[in-house]
Amino acid sequence: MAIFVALGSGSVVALLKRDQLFSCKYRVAFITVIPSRFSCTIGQWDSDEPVTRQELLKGIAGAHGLYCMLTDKIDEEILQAAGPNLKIISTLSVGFDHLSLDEIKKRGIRVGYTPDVLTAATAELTVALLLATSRRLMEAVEEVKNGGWSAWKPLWLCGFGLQESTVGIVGLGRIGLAIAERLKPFGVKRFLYTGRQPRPEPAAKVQAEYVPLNTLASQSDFIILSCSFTPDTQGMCNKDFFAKMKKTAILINSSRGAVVNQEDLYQALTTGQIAAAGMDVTVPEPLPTNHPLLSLKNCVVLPHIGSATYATRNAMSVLAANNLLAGLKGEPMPSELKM
Ligand SMILES: O=CC(=O)O
Repeated sequence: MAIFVALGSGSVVALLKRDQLFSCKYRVAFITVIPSRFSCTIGQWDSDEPVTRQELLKGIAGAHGLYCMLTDKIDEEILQAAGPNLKIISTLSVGFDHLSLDEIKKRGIRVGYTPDVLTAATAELTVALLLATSRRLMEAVEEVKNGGWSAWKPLWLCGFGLQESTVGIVGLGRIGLAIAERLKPFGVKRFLYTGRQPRPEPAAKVQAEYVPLNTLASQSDFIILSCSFTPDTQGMCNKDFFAKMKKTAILINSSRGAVVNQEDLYQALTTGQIAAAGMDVTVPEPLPTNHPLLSLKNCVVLPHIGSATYATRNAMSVLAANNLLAGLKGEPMPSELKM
């Protein structure tokens, strides 16, 4: 059996060495688990940077299993290069829009992913991004540093608070619910949500009301995108959507960049159609440093760090390794994607 690990151990081991608490567990994922519990040859990309397309095409040839991450586009070309041995793909992510599922399914390949273990960290980051955007933290820090802080002034750097607000969540899945649960104690008055269908069970936990997208757009003070990227959600937040939002409303995206039409977002932010936006995800990633959105004070952009806590990345790597092993042994995976 052969495995290709499309990400380097170096960055993560080095990262964890800074905190010995996690270094053992981490090695379990990358260095010990796979060789000690399963006899196979492992080819591994060994750099902190994502594997290049060329190296991925080369490394995957003849492999039975692939361990990859969300920057690796696994499409027909890669599957062709892998050949008929490939039976398991394990991705270090909860999102799977980088995987061509139709092609994968056609070849009878099973897929493992990492839901649940990153829910709390991603929800926490989304709340942090919302607060940083609504209370203008980036601008405020900048003013302290550049001498713009001349005195305490009544309306200087005022923003919008969560108390008594209406929060609309697009996609009340695991992460959407975890976000709502964390926001509730801030005094949110009403939660609205939308999605493919009503989800009475999670909704009951935060007393969220299921509404059409248009109602959510027009009634929310904060709109949080926590949905999967699908043909239905692609470009969903476009000029029509922004036109329905309140002028004082704030958009937060921690799902996938392509859910938002960024040209339309730029227009909405510069014409005062909406108050501000906080994006942990963009198109492309990384966003070029000269991108127009980065010139705006009312737009906070983060580099896709939703799940970036030591413990979470550690848990994700262990889960992804165990998914791969279980799949290669023909056993049920701890987290297998239903296709
Ligand atoms: O975006 C992060 C993930 O899909 O895990």
